[in-house]
Amino acid sequence: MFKVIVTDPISETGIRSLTNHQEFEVSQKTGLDPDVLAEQLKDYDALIVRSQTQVTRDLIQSADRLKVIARAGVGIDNIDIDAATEKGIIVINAPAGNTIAATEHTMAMMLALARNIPQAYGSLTSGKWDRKRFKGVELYQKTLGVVGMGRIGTEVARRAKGFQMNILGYDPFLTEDRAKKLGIIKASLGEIAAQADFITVHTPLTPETKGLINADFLARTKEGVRIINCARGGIIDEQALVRAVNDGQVAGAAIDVFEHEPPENTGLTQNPRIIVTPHLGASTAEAQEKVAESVSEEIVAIFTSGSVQHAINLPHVSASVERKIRPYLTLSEQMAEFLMQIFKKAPEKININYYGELFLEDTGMLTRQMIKALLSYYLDSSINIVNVMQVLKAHGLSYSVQKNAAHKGFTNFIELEIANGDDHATIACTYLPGFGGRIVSINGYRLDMEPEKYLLYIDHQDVPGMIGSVGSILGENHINIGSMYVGRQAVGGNAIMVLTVDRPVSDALRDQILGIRALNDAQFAKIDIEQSAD
Ligand SMILES: NC(=O)c1ccc[n+]([C@@H]2O[C@H](COP(=O)([O-])OP(=O)(O)OC[C@H]3O[C@@H](n4cnc5c(N)ncnc54)[C@H](O)[C@@H]3O)[C@@H](O)[C@H]2O)c1
Ligand SMILES: O=C(O)CC[C@@H](O)C(=O)O
Repeated sequence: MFKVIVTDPISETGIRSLTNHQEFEVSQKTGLDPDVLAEQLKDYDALIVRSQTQVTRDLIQSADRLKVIARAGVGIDNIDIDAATEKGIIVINAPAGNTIAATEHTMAMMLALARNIPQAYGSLTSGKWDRKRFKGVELYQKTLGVVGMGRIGTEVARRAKGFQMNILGYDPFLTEDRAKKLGIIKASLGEIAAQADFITVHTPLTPETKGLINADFLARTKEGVRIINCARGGIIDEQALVRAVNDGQVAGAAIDVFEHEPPENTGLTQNPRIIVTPHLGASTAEAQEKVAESVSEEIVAIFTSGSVQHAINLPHVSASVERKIRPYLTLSEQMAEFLMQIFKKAPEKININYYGELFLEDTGMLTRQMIKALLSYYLDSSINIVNVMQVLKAHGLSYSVQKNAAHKGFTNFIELEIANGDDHATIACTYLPGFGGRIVSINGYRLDMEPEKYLLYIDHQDVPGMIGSVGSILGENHINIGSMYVGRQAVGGNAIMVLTVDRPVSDALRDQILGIRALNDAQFAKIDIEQSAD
């Protein structure tokens, strides 16, 4: 049973795939004190939050059972990603679920700002009939500067075009071609400052975007500009904005997100020219259902099949790539596990070759799986695909990856080489649809071996009676042989055999086998074959 705790309000309908799943137990506990949460979190496998819960380093460090932190939304600035990565915890979000909600909120804020709707509503509901004070401006033919042309920025630009605004877009990833297709102008931040009547920000909060809209930027804007922030508090310097509004450089602002939430800056929240909402960008029934659904389905997938779609601290794998590499995820890990047990030295060099169709795919997850298996042999079991690259780096190790379109006789072929000083070992695998995963080469010997739980690897001279001698010792010790795979380079030369056995081979028995004449090496290996490769 996997235990999931939800610590911020979330759509009940959206999390049905978790609450209805027999392998998951879901507890909803909102508003917990950080100390109480830290104590309780120790019992959970997954944590779901929105933006309120602060998932700090301290909280993460004490959560020894936690495998997944899920953000039901986009922004992950309330989660310490580095701390989660170090602890091997996958952080996921729901990147697209609230795009439309945040876009529509931005449009609502822009219109409300242009027409003074909140101020006029307040006036009328307090008994006044004042039509002069609330004369607004039109959006029609005005210039809108969009800072951050990602999902939300793009949708805002599309809708603003419907109002026949001229759009200037600024984003390091915005190409001329994409801008042209959207019918907008690719601009610099300086051009937006100089030309825009309305400016809306849609970037994440990063060290680079913190204070992006600051006193210097505001001083360069058109007098009477209107500014909207439905992205993240801190992208706009709140003090600088208040000053610019008070001295008339900025005609007004619409703010949904704050440096501190709830906001402490009353110069901002009680300013008659600044309209504010309490971080409502994502607060629609539809968006809340979508983000909850997205993270719930992904949590089920992570725990039941190991599949990850929206991880923040793992390489992104699209659904189509995931389908292609899936058969190799477990197989490549098993292959690396086996290689380490027959090599028995810490790898100083790791080299991975991908051949065939995998050449075209993003194989980052497969690389992580293999390196994780190699490192886990000597290091502790807390290594996983999330923290494996950090662990590798911390041990001063590196790896190399080559890709080759050559098929090597198989549609796909993965070869793993490890070395320590002058010693090195190689292994390779492929996946045969309908037959499953196969290890097809060990240290240069070709074979066709299905990974099994208990394996006995023997390196020997190709002399008559070798198979019989090993078989007799195992038989005398009541160890049944399931199957046998052999590979040799030349008649009478060096050869290997791998036996699948029904139970573990002890060190004493292995020593007995090592006593056989013309036998060079014998290693017993145990492979985790619990997960299916299909
Ligand atoms: N108010 C809310 O409730 C609410 C709801 C949803 C999203 N958001 C926030 O909205 C923001 C945008 O979300 P999104 O889904 O569009 O994200 P996104 O990742 O799709 O887009 C962000 C864009 O910002 C760009 N960017 C990054 N640094 C930049 C810089 N220095 N200058 C210009 N552009 C830069 C990126 O290239 C990217 O295209 C995020 O901060 C998110 O947390 C807020
Ligand atoms: O959960 C929320 O309501 C806020 C979500 C929003 O800020 C986001 O970044 O997705």
